[in-house]
Amino acid sequence: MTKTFDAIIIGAGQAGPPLAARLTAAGQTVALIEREQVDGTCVNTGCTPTKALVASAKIAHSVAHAKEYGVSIGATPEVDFNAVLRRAMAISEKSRSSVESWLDGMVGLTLVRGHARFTGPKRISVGGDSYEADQIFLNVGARAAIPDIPGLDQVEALTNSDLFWLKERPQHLAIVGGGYIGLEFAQMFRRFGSRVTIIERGPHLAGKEDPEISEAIRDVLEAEGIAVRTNAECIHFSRSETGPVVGVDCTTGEPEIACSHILLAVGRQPNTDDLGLEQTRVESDKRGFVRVNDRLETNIPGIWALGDCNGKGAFTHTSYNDFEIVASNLLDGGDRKVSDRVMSYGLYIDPPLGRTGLSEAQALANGHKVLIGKRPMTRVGRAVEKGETQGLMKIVVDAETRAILGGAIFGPGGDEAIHSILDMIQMGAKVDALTNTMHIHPTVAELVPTIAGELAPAAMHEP
Ligand SMILES: Cc1cc2nc3c(=O)[nH]c(=O)nc-3n(C[C@H](O)[C@H](O)[C@H](O)COP(=O)(O)OP(=O)(O)OC[C@H]3O[C@@H](n4cnc5c(N)ncnc54)[C@H](O)[C@@H]3O)c2cc1C
Ligand SMILES: NC(=O)c1ccc[n+]([C@@H]2O[C@H](COP(=O)([O-])OP(=O)(O)OC[C@H]3O[C@@H](n4cnc5c(N)ncnc54)[C@H](O)[C@@H]3O)[C@@H](O)[C@H]2O)c1
Repeated sequence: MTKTFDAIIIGAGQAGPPLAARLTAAGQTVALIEREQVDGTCVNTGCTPTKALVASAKIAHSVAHAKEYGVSIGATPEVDFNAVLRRAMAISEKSRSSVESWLDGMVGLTLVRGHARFTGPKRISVGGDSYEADQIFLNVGARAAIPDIPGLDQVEALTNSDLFWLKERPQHLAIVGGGYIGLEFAQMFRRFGSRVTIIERGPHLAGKEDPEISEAIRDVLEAEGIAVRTNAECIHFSRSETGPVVGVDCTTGEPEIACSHILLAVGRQPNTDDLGLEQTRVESDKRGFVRVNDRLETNIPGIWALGDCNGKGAFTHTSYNDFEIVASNLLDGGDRKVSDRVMSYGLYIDPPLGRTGLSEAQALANGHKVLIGKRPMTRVGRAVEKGETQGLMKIVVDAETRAILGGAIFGPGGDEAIHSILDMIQMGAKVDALTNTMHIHPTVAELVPTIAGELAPAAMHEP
């Protein structure tokens, strides 16, 4: 028998549950279908447990460096790896169970457990059951991409989801991919006491950032003893008597890296390959991301795609913002669009990188004439007092219109301080408004108006 609802949401990630809450509050009947755990990637295997681990790693690092701050700690501190993982998973579980209770009490909601697949234009099967609705919302997220690297069948390559279930700390973790996931795990495992090697195919770590940011990130990681191999070509795996081996062809360095564990962190693949999309004729691109318009509707009226699966962002806040856009347009008479938001994100190594808007390279590629304001953390009082002077801050401005195009703050509190630039961009403020703002002393953000007042063509800044 087919059960009919006003709306079906596939995936209880970052957009699905709040959308279910809004739709049911508006009197609609909703089926929310989830095949694994509610709360999706962020809470179960993404942001929440990693940021909890980053916090433990920061404590380990601070204790190890306490003497530099005039603080003596008696016995040699040790990281209890299992206790660290238990703490992270407990935080994750608490968040998930609070969402479970929320969904349990939602009047008008039916939570269906199982894998959803289209069997018709607006019909979905889960197990042996069939569900229909005029409105269907896809919030199916993404998973770690597993590229076809030679020798993959000879080793046990881990993904971010597997790391939380390790029984012991890796002796030597080789990480393939120097993006967000690779870098965050690299630093935390190094701080837990593992040897770590990052193997990145491109010329830079965090390759989407401007080169001086990427280089500053590399400096921070190398200073902590992380080995970085960039321009890594012909990556392949094999197994020796002592464990896995990563073979790599780089311009410098050893051709083989013997390690204890391998982590693959080379990007994400949308969970759309097993959704039966062909039954609905919903279009997706060649990587499987569902094509949507600026209001997140697919080519099929009544079907929307939100979150990582639409390729419009790959962050928790972009998925949640997708929910806000769709809910506003459908329920509040809004006219919100994806193109209205300023793309921003954090990279949670220590110190964190906060990024908003366009990088300098992106601004130039988009045809802007740019002015840059820049300052190393060695000249930021708050960073000096904290003894955390690695990194820099930077603002990118259109030389003709004086519009703020973007910013990067790589230093203590960079993930928070960046919002002072983000909000200005969102409001369409000119850089002069930022220059005239009084910020609080002593903070890292205090220097944002200063760099906004020290604009010069990029070439005039010291390298
Ligand atoms: C290690 C790691 C760290 C991260 N850190 C951050 C961070 O610090 N900040 C940040 O903003 N982002 C971070 N992210 C990214 C963030 O986790 C994702 O962008 C976010 O979770 C995407 O949310 P979503 O709602 O699109 O999908 P998801 O949260 O992935 O939810 C999708 C849900 O759909 C379910 N599903 C899929 N297919 C089906 C189906 N056919 N039937 C039923 N259910 C299905 C899945 O089981 C899943 O629960 C991180 C990601 C990783 C992997
Ligand atoms: N702080 C955050 O917000 C955060 C943290 C973690 C993950 N995430 C999300 O998860 C997504 C995925 O993260 P990710 O790090 O897996 O992807 P990514 O796209 O950020 O980085 C992947 C890296 O792997 C490299 N690479 C690709 N194929 C390779 C190969 N065969 N060999 C060697 N290197 C290769 C790429 O050049 C790139 O530098 C991100 O896009 C992000 O949206 C966000």
